[in-house]
Amino acid sequence: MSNRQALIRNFAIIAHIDHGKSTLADRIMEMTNTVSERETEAQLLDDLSVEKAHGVTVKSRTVRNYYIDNTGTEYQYNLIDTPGHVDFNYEVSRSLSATDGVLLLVDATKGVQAQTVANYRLAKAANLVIIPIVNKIDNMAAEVDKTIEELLDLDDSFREEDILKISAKSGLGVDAVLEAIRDRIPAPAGDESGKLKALVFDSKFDPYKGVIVQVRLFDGQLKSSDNVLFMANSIKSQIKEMGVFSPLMTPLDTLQAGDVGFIVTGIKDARAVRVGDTITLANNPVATPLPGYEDVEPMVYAGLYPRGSEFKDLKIGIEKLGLNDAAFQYEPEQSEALGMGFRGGFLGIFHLQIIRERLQEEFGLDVLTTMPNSTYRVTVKNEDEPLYVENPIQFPDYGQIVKVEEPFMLAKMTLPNEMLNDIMRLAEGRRGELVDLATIGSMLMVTYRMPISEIAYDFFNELKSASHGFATLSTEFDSYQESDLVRIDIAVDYAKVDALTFVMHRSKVDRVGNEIVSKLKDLIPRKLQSMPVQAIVEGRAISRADVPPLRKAQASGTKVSKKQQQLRRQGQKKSDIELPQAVFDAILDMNSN
Ligand SMILES: Nc1nc2c(ncn2[C@@H]2O[C@H](COP(=O)(O)OP(=O)(O)OP(=O)(O)O)[C@@H](O)[C@H]2O)c(=O)[nH]1
Repeated sequence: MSNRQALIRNFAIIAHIDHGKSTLADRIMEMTNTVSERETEAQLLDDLSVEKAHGVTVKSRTVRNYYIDNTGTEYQYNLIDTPGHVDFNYEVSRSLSATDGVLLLVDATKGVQAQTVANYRLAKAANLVIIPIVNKIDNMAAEVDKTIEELLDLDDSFREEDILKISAKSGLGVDAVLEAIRDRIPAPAGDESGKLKALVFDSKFDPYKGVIVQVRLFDGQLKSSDNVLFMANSIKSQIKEMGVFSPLMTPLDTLQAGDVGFIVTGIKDARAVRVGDTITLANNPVATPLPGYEDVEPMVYAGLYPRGSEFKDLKIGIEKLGLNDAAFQYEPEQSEALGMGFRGGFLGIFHLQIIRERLQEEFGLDVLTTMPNSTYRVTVKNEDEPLYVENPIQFPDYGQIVKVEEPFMLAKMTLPNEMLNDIMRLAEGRRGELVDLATIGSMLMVTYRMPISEIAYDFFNELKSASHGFATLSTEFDSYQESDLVRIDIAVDYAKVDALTFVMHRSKVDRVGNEIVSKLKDLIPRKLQSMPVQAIVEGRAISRADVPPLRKAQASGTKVSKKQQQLRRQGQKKSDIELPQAVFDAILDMNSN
């Protein structure tokens, strides 16, 4: 380790949502004079307006701070911000791989929660030094001793005297945090004179500057005049600009082993650069890249269709968002009922919601989203390879199916003891299978294996309301498992409406079928004639209700002839009804109960 490196610390703050991560980050930037107190009022790390609305950090950003300790020595503190919501766990692992240690922050009014445990495990798995911190000790409701007990329970290598107690809000105890970062987190130890090896841990697309990556240099050094090679796709690029966020972009001529910084590449295709990739020098490359990350797979899919705007405008909006958010995948699709649109792949319902809001806020686009679904793995007769179905409309005919599997997650929930029965009922109503039950302090940690589809339909909110806000959730992929899933088609006036097709477990089909047709009969715009709404499963109508006709006074068109009615009944005709968003919301509601 060089003298220069001895003065660098790369760390992140990990915490359950709302436990005070952004507040502590602000305090650290303020106490190291990176920003003034007035500036932190705007919570600089949360810079997207959607993040403001949801009060969560979606995109990570790294900030370089300079800390001068009590001996007058100046350290470089690179603080890497991590996202806090379950849907964004993969981004946490990414940011962690650029650090050498973490601050594990726990709100003393809430104690250790599901995401505290999940994040702790990610840090442990990455072999990072963990500094446990109890936050919000100024709050009247703080239970400091209980929270310390829970932390000791979480990791028996923690010692009570090492747990820091702070108020990120007032700054009380934050001095000790700054000292602990210096004393406990190791300085980086890369070879400054070796060949360049830098990890891309974040990537962002800027329409003017091209792809901007955030990197951690493990070995070697980088000059702003260098030509770099992105090893995964063998793409070469001249560096346009490089430097650090402090917190605004600050240009630098050199970055060296141990440093964290950004590079503006000028590469115009965001998909060419992968997070987890290794950067080396084009004219003096290393032989082997750093171990990368696994690709992120979408968990849920939904159709996105323009409403009151043109398909081409939606296309522009979606492509731009796709450049910025590699976890958001999409491809064009055509629906008979809704016209041209896209099938989007998302990390979860929350991610879907964010994309929808960003389309609205950043591009002024009103978007209709269809019912979300997960991937289904279907084995069909006379085929060796199973089909991966991402759109219910492609779910094979029941006569062809040998077996259907769907992805299952492990859902880890922490909750107070007395809520166990309610939560078990909720999880079991969603086809959950209990796999583990453990205690952390006074809380229970319950693990269920559950289909993604059941978690995706608003399970998080249900869990919150069933537990009066006390229970928390973290999820991870488990495996594909066989499920008795069937396809439900909805026909209005004897014409199937493709956009309303969905897949669900057989045990729920009768109930949901009945509820859906009775809701749809009120939501589908009326016509001159009455129209039957049917739910069809395996070739059979399992329920039916009729949309009443418009009353004469409301009717403006001409009457439908007997002949036309007859044609409709015989027919494989196209549906021409208009589908309001409420129709899709009603189906989603029913699936989630
Ligand atoms: N009383 C008190 N409140 C605090 C303290 N630290 C944070 N808060 C409050 O707790 C709430 C959540 O704090 P944030 O810093 O936004 O939490 P976060 O963990 O960054 O949240 P996400 O980015 O959404 O994960 C805010 O209302 C803060 O003002 C503290 O030390 N004492």
